[in-house]
Amino acid sequence: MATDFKSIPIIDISPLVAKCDDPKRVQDPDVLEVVGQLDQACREAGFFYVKGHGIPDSLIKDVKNVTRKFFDLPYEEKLKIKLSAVAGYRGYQRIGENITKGIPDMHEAIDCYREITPGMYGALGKIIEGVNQWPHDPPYFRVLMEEYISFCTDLSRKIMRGIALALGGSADEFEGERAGDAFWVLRVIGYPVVSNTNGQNAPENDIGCGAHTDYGLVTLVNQDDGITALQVRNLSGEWISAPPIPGTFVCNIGDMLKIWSNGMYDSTLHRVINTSPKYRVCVAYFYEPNFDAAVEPLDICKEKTGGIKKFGKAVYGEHLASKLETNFV
Ligand SMILES: N=C(N)NCCCC[C@H](N)C(=O)O
Ligand SMILES: O=C(O)CCC(=O)C(=O)O
Ligand SMILES: [Fe+2]
Repeated sequence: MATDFKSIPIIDISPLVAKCDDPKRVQDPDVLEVVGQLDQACREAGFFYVKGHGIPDSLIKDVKNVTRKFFDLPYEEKLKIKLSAVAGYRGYQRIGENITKGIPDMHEAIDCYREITPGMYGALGKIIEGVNQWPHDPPYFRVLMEEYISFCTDLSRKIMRGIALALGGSADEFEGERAGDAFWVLRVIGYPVVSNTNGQNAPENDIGCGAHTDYGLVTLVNQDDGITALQVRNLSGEWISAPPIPGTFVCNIGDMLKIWSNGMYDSTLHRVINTSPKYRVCVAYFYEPNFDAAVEPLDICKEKTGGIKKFGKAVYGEHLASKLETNFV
């Protein structure tokens, strides 16, 4: 559980980005400072902004622009890449098709997943087998998103090296069999304008995305400029806004990191309510463990939290499958 945080901290991770692969990083005071800030943010909120991340601002803007262009297309055009179970849950979902805790979400989206070859994970991977369904319009959509995914994967790996140090482990704790072949998810999302004007008391059918936790390790949220819609729940149950801050990503912890850290870090509940008079776009990148990773509390974390494992073993692919099976109408 998070604490009663009232705002979400901003961390300049540039020293970590520059030096996380340098063997002398643990003697570097700037890297250690970042590691300390990550530890505090992960314990207190499970959410933080990252700046100094090194991803070109032009690319961050372009992916939002191309997202807006896609959602502007007529519905029939978007349906050409319709998500379905046979397509491995990849593709376009209309407004209200995604469901959170039984309630339809007021968003439309394209879901993309790391591609896997048929049979790669046997029966475990069957549910997600398929190729991504990219729109043909705008024509550069795929190239741009693939470039973006590659930057996000690289950055997430660096953040996880910092988090590994923050947990008291070695920098490569989340590499190899754990997340050395990280499964990624990209959600290209659009939130229509809703009628309600009071975000605190929005009726159910005004919620862009209902309260949920993310599934994996860390998420990088690239949100629309000028619209405050993302809200994060603190320990007392207050919803704390995470307004867009130019040049930053909102970064948050997923369910698998909660298990690996034995609850030292938690996956914090969050939701989206777009009460602005403008259609809101968001591109969320999820960095997740290896698809077949067996996840259980790390010994170093168990020792730091009273010596008892708070969670049993989970398999990431099974966790994702259980979500996919209940996420759609
Ligand atoms: N891959 C992630 N995290 N997707 C976020 C979607 C959250 C909403 C989903 N219906 C749910 O209930 O989980
Ligand atoms: O739209 C946002 O700001 C966040 C979306 C989100 O939480 C998700 O897709 O998991
Ligand atoms: Fe989320």
